[in-house]
Amino acid sequence: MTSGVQNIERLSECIERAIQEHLAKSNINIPWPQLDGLNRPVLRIEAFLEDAGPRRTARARSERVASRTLDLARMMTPAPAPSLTVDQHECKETSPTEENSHGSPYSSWEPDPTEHNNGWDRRRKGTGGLRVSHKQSVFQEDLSEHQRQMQIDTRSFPKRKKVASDKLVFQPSTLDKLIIGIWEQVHGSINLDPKAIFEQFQVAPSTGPATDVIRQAQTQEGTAMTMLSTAANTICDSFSQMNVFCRKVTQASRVCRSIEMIVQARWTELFEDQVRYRSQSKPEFSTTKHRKAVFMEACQDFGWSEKELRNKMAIWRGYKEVKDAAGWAALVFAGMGIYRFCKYRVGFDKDAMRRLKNLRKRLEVAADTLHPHWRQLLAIVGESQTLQYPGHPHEWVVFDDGSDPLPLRQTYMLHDPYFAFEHIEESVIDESVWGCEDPRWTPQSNAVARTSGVYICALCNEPQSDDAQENSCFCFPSLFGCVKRKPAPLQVYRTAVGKNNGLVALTSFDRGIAIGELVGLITKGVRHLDVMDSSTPLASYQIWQGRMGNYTRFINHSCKPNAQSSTFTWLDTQRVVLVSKGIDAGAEITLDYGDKYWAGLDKSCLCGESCCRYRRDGS
Ligand SMILES: C[S@@+](CC[C@H](N)C(=O)[O-])C[C@H]1O[C@@H](n2cnc3c(N)ncnc32)[C@H](O)[C@@H]1O
Repeated sequence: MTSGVQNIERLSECIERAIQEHLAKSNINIPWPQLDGLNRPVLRIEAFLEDAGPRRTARARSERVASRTLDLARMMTPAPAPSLTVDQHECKETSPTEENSHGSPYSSWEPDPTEHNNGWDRRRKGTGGLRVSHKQSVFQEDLSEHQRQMQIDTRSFPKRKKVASDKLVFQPSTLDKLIIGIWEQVHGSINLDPKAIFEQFQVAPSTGPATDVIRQAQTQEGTAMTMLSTAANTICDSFSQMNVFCRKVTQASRVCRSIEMIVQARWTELFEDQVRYRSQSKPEFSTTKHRKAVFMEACQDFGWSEKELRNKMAIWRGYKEVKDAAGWAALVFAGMGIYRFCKYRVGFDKDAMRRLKNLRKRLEVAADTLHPHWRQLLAIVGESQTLQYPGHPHEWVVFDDGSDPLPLRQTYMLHDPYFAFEHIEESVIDESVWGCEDPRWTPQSNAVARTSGVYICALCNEPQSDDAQENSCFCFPSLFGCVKRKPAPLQVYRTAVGKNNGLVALTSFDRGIAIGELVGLITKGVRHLDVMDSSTPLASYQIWQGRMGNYTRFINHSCKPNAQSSTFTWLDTQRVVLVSKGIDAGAEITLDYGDKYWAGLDKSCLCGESCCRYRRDGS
């Protein structure tokens, strides 16, 4: 079967060569009136294997087995100057420096975008002749032609296993663990919509005042226990049902934990208010005395010993201090780390509080955009439920120093008053270039897989599928093969050194882990704009993220990057993924754009690395 596939490949190459040779030999005016309407003509050749048997009308079109695109624009003879013969013209074309001397940065046969269609039409209409371009073999590569075109790293993926380092490795502090735990929770799939949770448990939705919500929350554990025991008897035969049930219970108890912490932090505030109130109304007694009286009253109400309440209060006071610094979101999304941090108070100092304070707005951006219902829980403690940062998580640019986040658009207004950016999950094919084709299509080399309709991963040799039950390829499980991509734990932030925005990692990314897929407009021929070049054996294409894309659009260059771009084929479609080379929480995520990006570019690299290759004099 492999030889069958190779034969088809050879056949399509043969067809391509034959057409190219024919055009080259004839060098004639091909009377194709259709060319007149095209700005950038391409000749697409496709091969289908079809049954030409007797039942022709009922026949369905078979699968495409090969696809080739010949760029006619590149093969077109430019309009000759009146005094030149065809031969002389060819000589002139081979001198790009002469072209440049006219001040145009564009090659002779590619349209100058500033001329729009007119300039192009003039050139094309002037000849009508087609010939094979010998550009690649005759021209010296002009690097400035590639400026701002990022290249995919051709080295293999960073290996997953971390090489043992002889460097001194600092263990994360309790505060680090707390902060990372919060970021993990915010970016996890936890559902903090109390209404949805309560409805799932058939408890009346929370429409009443805060006390109702507390009552509902308190009944959750009881309800969950009853349901759990029933479930154990009745639905154990169904693993998936049990999964669903277990998820509901976990989410409900997670909501209860969040409620518990915010109520305890608020109780601490009310306790202090009560002491103050009594001191003011009966100033003849000392504050210590009043505090003792309030404390004893609470012991009685809780039914706890003094020691018990004192221990609990110490932790609850910690919750309140974390809340005062990092806001309610920190409490709602805190994992178990917060208990440890508040109980042992290791590193619980002014510096820790300053760090938490700087995180406050950033946490709110993440919580508001990823869990728009989270603020409903705050009704319990009488806080506002109004979202401060609605919309997409990357619609907000956050600041390291805790300043107010800015809407993304606002950060570009100075340079581009028409700035617009659409956040997309999957790439969009530029139909004006590719029609209904996807240039990322990469046919399987494995003939058996190809005929049986199975997609085999070229890396791990396992079957790929979007159906979790069928998929066995776990090369990049956070991106491909899962039911839904989770939000990546990173934020768009304002860099300190003049690179405008950048991407900051909120948690660590181990070496070999995918950070994201570069998605954008799949196009071709973009020049002098930031673009990622890529190609399959069948086509070259570009990913342009200027107007649409995802967070990978904000990744800056570094001469010592901590991420790398690599191609990966998923379901016969090539993807460009950003793979970690080992990234610490809090670090800027960077990529090496490559020499071609910087070639001829009047820009200085601001990566600040001692090994920087593109720093210009004076910077
Ligand atoms: C793909 S964008 C990255 C996001 C960009 N910083 C922004 O705010 O939109 C690439 C642009 O970022 C800037 N940039 C990225 N890395 C840089 C570096 N090391 N030095 C200087 N500018 C850089 C350049 O302006 C470049 O054109």
